[in-house]
Order: sequence, then C-alpha cells, then structure tokens
Amino acid sequence: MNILDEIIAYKYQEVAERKELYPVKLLEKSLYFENTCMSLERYLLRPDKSGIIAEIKRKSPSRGDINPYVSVERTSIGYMQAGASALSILTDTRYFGGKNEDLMTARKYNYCPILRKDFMVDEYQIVEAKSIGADAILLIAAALEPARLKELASFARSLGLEVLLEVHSKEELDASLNEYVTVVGVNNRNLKDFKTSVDLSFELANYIPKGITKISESGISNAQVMVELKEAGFHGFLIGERFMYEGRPERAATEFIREYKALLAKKPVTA
Ligand SMILES: O=C(O)c1ccccc1NCC(=O)[C@H](O)[C@H](O)COP(=O)(O)O
Repeated sequence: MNILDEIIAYKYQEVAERKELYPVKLLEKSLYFENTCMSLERYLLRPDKSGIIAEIKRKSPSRGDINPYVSVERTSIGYMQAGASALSILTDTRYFGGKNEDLMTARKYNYCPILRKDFMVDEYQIVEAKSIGADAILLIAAALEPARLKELASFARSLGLEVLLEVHSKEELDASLNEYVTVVGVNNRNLKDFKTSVDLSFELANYIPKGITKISESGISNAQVMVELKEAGFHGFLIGERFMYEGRPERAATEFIREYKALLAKKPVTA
C-alpha cells in the first residue's frame, strides 16, 4: 500500500469518528460558517503578489519532523507580509502534525485566502473546512474516483469554497477535471518514492486548459525555478519545506520573494 492509500484509508475512519463527536449541525453553528470565502484564484492572479501559497507544515511522511513547534500566528502573518498570495494549512494530525486549530489561528490573524490542505473523502470534511474558516479545499485525483471527485467539488462550490484539483499525470487531469474546478495543481512529489521533480510541472503545463489557474506544488526550492515555472504558464506555487525548515519560516519566505522579484526585474520586457 502506498502512503496516499494509507492516509486515505485512515481518513475514512477519522471522518466516521468525527461525525459522531462533532455532528454537522454543530459545525454549521460556527461563526465562520456564514463567511463569504476569499477567492484563491483571484489572489493568485493579482499582479502585486508573488503567486506563492505559503504552507505551514510541521512534519510529513517523507521527512518526519520539519518544524513541529512553529508559531502559526507569527509565521502566517509573516508569510503574508513577505508577499505570499495565500496560505496553505495542513490540518491532518497523524501524518502532518497539523490541526484544525492551526487553520483557525491563521484565519484569525490574516485577511487572505486559506487553503485547507487535507485529504478530502467526504462532504463532512468540506463542511468542517468551511466551519474553521477555510476558503478553498484540495481534492486529489489519485485519491478519488472522478465521479466522486465531481460530487465533492460541486458540494464545495455550493458552500462557496474554491477547489484545487491536484494531479500527478495527464491521465488524472483528463479524467478528473470538471466544471466545478477552476484551479489545478501539478504535484511534483511522486507519492511512491517521495522524490520531487519540477519537470512534471513543465511536462503537464500545456495540457491544462486555458482559463484554468495553474499551480505547481512541492519541491520548489529556489527562486530561479519559480521564474521558469512562471514563464511556463504557472500562476501559483505551493511551497512548504523550503520555508519550514528554517527556524523562522517567514524570514526565509521574505528572502525568497525578494530574490524572485529581483530575478523577474532583470528579465527583458516582452511586448
Ligand atoms: O510531503 C509529503 O511527504 C507528502 C506525502 C504524502 C502526501 C502528501 C505530501 N505532501 C503534501 C504536499 O502536497 C506538500 O506539503 C505541498 O505541496 C508543499 O510541498 P513542499 O514545498 O515540497 O513542502
């Protein structure tokens, strides 16, 4: 069983337990539930922003501990001050050391789109995402049958949440893209051996239809690569470890974005 299958099997169990503990009726009473979501897509396309979705990631299956005691308040505020377009908060506890409260903390201190980064298999998690203040959710093509993915995407949109569809191949893209998805992410991490290669993003860039906002996810380790991804047509860049390995991730993000902007400024302007 690969790690994604293991995580997904666990999620079904987790959802069943959470439904008992916190019924939907309770989640709907959350103050955030009535909030109007902020558009991830719109923020990624804003020219005054970097396009970075900066992630809070305490640990991961591939790396173990990364930054387990990170301050979500300080880091999320610092990421946005550095020029990130949006935040990604991992809420899975068992594999990533995150929690719903991390997202609620980020929501409390920031006015920006927030992606709930988790492994969605059930409508319950989408209601939960809305109740903790998320603006967008992730749906992973490798984890869901296309018809089921479409149902979940439609349900998310009915609550005002945007959907980031994550793919690893052209086949997944062709099978799972549907009318409820406006943002597609190519995940550069191979979930069988955990190796990351941005080549996958370059390979798939032209297959993603025009009009869809494109994100490159995982393994983006330097500003030069991000410039090249932008030139290849990517609007967004999901970055976790590159920042989170630093004691002060927000400072790493500030330096990274400064370097990125300097590289862009050196590029000749094309008509
Ligand atoms: O990061 C992992 O080890 C991992 C393993 C299994 C499923 C998902 C995993 N990561 C989630 C992500 O997609 C990344 O956290 C995100 O794209 C940021 O990647 P990075 O910049 O490489 O931290």
